[in-house]
Amino acid sequence: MIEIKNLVKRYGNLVALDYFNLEVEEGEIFGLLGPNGSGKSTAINCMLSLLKYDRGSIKIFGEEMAPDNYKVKKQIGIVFQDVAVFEELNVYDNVDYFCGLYVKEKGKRKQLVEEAIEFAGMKEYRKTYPKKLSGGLLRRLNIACGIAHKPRLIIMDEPTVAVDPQSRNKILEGIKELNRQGSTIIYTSHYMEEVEQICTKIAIMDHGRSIAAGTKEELKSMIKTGETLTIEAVFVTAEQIQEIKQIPHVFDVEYKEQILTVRCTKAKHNLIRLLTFLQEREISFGRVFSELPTLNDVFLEITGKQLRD
Ligand SMILES: Nc1ncnc2c1ncn2[C@@H]1O[C@H](COP(=O)(O)OP(=O)(O)OP(=O)(O)O)[C@@H](O)[C@H]1O
Repeated sequence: MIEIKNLVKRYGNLVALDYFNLEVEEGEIFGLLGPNGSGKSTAINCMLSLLKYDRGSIKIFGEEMAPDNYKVKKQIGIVFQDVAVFEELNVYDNVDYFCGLYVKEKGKRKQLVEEAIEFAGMKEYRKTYPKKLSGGLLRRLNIACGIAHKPRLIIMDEPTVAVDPQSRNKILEGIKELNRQGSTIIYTSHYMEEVEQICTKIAIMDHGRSIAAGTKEELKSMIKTGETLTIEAVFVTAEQIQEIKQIPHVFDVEYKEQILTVRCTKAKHNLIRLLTFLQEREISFGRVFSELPTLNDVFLEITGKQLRD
């Protein structure tokens, strides 16, 4: 459905997209995950022909994307990070305006607008003006405006930044529902938990490149980490840390502020082995956690840094 090949975009000397590649199939909720400044918004804006790029190609629905390709643009819904609604129109009229850009027939449009308002959980606010809405409700209105015409492809650029948990859940559930109803979704975020929760495919971006892509299971199987053990331990010597590194399947040990973090490859009994070691050395410890790999581990192993600083 989307095919981006070797996209390069420079802002002056800054290379924002550096031979960026992406493939999205119909029916996916596709997460574009990357730290701030990794090039997510630039990729989206190029995809929509809102930005010119220096080289590479973008195909959407099998067609070359261009600023005047309205046939393709008509089938795309966009929800930007910054809310873009009209202050002088109430909720209903805002959604009706944006839907009207695509759907001219009044009866059909009325039904679509009603559905979008219901979908955003804003029925009781239909006559309310944007000024009176909370931040979370404004975001939901922004989404309703972007999706009312039931586009085949919906692109959302960080729709949950700085929203309250209730609206955030509503938005995430909404994205899944839109997907169930048949839309393919591209979703950018730097919140890895959200991407893990809703996306069927993920591309991880860093410095304008897609550094890994696949399902979350595929991404996790690309890395060495099978389990991360975290233990509160009051005092561990440098010598003991070296000994822990020798325990089978352990490949990385960190000890900071009385927290021992031990990364192991996938194996049975990693935790038991480590706890036995601590008991034998009479190292007193408190709470113990065992975590399966996260997308942050994928990012950490590939780039050597945390997804979130
Ligand atoms: N109009 C612009 N002019 C110059 N540099 C820009 C411009 N827009 C973005 N950049 C730079 O390009 C790089 C990629 O930015 P972009 O906004 O695409 O990243 P992002 O992953 O979407 O980040 P965020 O999560 O903060 O939105 C960053 O270094 C950014 O500072």
